[in-house]
Amino acid sequence: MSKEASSVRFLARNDSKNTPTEGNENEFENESNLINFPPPRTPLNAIPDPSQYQREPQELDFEGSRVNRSSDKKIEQVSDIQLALNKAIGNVGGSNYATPRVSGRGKAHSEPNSAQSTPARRVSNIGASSVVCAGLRPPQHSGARGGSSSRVYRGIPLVNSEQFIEVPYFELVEDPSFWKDHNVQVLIRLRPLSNTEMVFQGYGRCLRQESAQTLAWLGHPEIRFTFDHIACEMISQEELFRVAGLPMVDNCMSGYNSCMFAYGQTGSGKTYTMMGEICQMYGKLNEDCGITPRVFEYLFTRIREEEENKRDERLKYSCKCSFLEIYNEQITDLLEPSSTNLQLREDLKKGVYVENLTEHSVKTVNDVLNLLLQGAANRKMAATNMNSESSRSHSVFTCTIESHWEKDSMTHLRFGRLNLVDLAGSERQKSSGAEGDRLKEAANINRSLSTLGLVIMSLVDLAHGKHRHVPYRDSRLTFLLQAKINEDASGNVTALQRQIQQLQGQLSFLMKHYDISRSVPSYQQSRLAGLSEEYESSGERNTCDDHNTLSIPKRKAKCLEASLLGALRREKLAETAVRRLEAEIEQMNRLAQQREEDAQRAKMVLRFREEKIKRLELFADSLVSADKYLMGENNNLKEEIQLLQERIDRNPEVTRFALENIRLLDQLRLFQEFYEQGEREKLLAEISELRDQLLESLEGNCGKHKFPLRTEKQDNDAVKELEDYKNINSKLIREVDELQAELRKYSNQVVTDSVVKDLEEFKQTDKYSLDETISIRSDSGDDMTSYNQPEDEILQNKNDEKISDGLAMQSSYPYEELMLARSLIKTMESEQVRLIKELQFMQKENHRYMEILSNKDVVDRESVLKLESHCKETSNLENQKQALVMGSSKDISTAALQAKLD
Ligand SMILES: Nc1ncnc2c1ncn2[C@@H]1O[C@H](COP(=O)(O)OP(=O)(O)OP(=O)(O)O)[C@@H](O)[C@H]1O
Repeated sequence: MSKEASSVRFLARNDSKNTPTEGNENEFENESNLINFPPPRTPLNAIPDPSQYQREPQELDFEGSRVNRSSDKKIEQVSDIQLALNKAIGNVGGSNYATPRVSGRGKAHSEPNSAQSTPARRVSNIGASSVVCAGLRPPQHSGARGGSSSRVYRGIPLVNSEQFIEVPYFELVEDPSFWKDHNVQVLIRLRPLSNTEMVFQGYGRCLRQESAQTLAWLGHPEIRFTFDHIACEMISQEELFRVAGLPMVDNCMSGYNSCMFAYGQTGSGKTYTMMGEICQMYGKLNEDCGITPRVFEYLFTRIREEEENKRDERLKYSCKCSFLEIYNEQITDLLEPSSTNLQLREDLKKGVYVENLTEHSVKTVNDVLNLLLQGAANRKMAATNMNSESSRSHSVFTCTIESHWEKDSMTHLRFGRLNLVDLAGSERQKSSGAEGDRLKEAANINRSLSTLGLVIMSLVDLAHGKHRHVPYRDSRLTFLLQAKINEDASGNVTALQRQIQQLQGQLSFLMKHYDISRSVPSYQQSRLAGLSEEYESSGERNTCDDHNTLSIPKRKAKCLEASLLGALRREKLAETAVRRLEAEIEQMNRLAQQREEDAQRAKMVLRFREEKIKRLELFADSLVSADKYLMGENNNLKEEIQLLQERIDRNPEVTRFALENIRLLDQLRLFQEFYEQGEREKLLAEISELRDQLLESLEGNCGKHKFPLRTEKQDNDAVKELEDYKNINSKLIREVDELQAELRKYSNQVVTDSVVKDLEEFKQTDKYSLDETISIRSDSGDDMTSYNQPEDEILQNKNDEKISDGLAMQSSYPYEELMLARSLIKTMESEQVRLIKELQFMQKENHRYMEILSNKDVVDRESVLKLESHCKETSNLENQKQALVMGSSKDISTAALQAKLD
């Protein structure tokens, strides 16, 4: 007539003074049952009507505090619930103990049921069924989480076929994601009645499972309790593992610590659940083997998969196991039984550990099974009234799973620890019949279990923001299984580490950025060198401020040079700053580490104080002799002094001040450099240069709307003027050509040649003057145009190029707009002056030619006159000759002489 259950966790507060000898184990015993069925083991269902303890409906929260109604009965109720829990026959728990936090789901309370709503019992014959209660929260709707569980009456035949009892079946829901959100969970396992129980106590049950999460205790009034999971008695070992064990393995492989412990009354099935039948048949695990071997079977499968999947990263796992028992508050290595009375030690890095405990490397599930068998054989067992093979100790099987892999040319290391704990069963002396050694064992078992309960309750309170002392040190078990103890300090450290990580991320980003920019200067430098050379070769050494004397590209090059030099210098400074930041991060890392260590030391000092209080209490109760007390005190003080000395030596505040000092010195050095090495002057020069550029740019922007119009107009005027001049020029040349032709007609050869020569000279001069104009323009950086190009075209092209250049520059260097326009105007003006000069020159030349031409007329006239006189002279001479001939020879005919004259 018993019903066995298992749960993950205590759900109610225990009275710390409860000891097994006080016989509170079966306080609700149903006398009639006991009388009718003297059991070989105390009937666990023999729970009396709870109404005698609970006169009014109750609602209890997780901590066991009654939420409602009669506050005066709160403590009593808490105690009642614990008693009921102690009657629970087996509790299997799982938690990620690194975070002793209670999830929302864990918060639970019971609720009495009304008589009307109590379903008819399905018990067959004998009295009231027993109820095991745990988990205190309002019952949820029937059906499993997410409505996926089903209630199936499979009708379990219980040995005696005449006594057929229908037991409801609820599926155990596999939901690994649920474990992710709820890192502490409670699972109750109900075990079937044993043959002996059925024979001696019948088939009645004190519990009725109503859903995948709700159990009702069939007392008066009925009380319901809700848990994260309830495994009904038909749930197999395999199914249980899939819900409770499997997610823990995944959790551990991800680097989180996990802990599963089985809690419950003696004989309730803890060892069966955790270990089961350990033997391997035909390479497969026995169907009845418990969670532990299955966990390792799955673990090694997962390891193989992971290593295969991440072969690129060279992922490798290694597992080490240890197996110990805590018996009468003494720790024994179950894998090295000669190692008894092992001591618990604390290490800043490792946390709490058992000194000299052997660790065995395991690679296959067989290795683990061998260790489990070896350890189980060494475990203290004894027969009691309640269990022929009762475990008299707590056993802790620990596996440390370490993994390392390579990624981003870094080796990553991660480890998680899995603790599988099979607790000794709580028992009542009256029920178990323990005497002598058994009694002492039972006292220790119950004391440590009660401490475990208190520790968990304190952790729950802490998680709810209440200030609680967590009595880890009150038992070896809790001391060994404690979670990180410095949640608050570790919180700070975690925050600091996160900050450091962020800074490192920023730094690597900057470094990346910096690497890119570092490649730019080499390009810039060569460009800069080119520009500088160009500038040097031009022979101009004016500063870039001298805008009037430097052409735009050169000025641009000069400014660019100055800016680049400034940028390079600043980059160097940034490089130094980055290096300094790196060093600072490293120091901060060290400081964070030191703070963590300091927090650990502070915690340890607190522990020393706790121990001292404990020793004083024992001393006061005269349980410890004065000598022993003083010896203990002495040792403790020595350790404390050593710790305090370490705290002084490695005080993080000292490091912080040292860091601050270094930082200030650095700053001082920077300031000194700033003043002494002319950094200030350089910066001031840069600032003034930038200011000038800004002013120019502003000036350019202010005149933006007037200036382009004026430039265009001037440009057009200049072009027009040029056209006019060109026309005049060509007209003049034409006229000169015409004159030359005329002259040729009338002048003699000598004079004509000289005039032609002069004209040629004039033409050449004219041509040179045009060329000169063009070359002056080309000085402004334009491409040279061929001399053969028609002049009109040249001028038009130049003009277009200047305008387009100006526009291009305007878009890329708006601040140069004004200067460009100014320069264009200047060029135009100088061209205008030059053309006027040319015109004047041509006019002068024209005059000269006119003069020459007029002179020619004179010369011509003179020549004509000379010719006439010459002719006259010639005729005179002819006349004289004729007269002579007439006078000397009458033979010369007059006709012949006339012909000669003609
Ligand atoms: N789910 C179950 N199905 C079948 N048999 C079970 C189940 N749970 C427990 N048993 C049987 O009940 C008996 C007691 O179980 P077990 O020894 O595991 O109890 P325990 O809680 O470890 O007790 P103790 O605290 O005294 O060591 C064993 O014979 C075991 O085989």
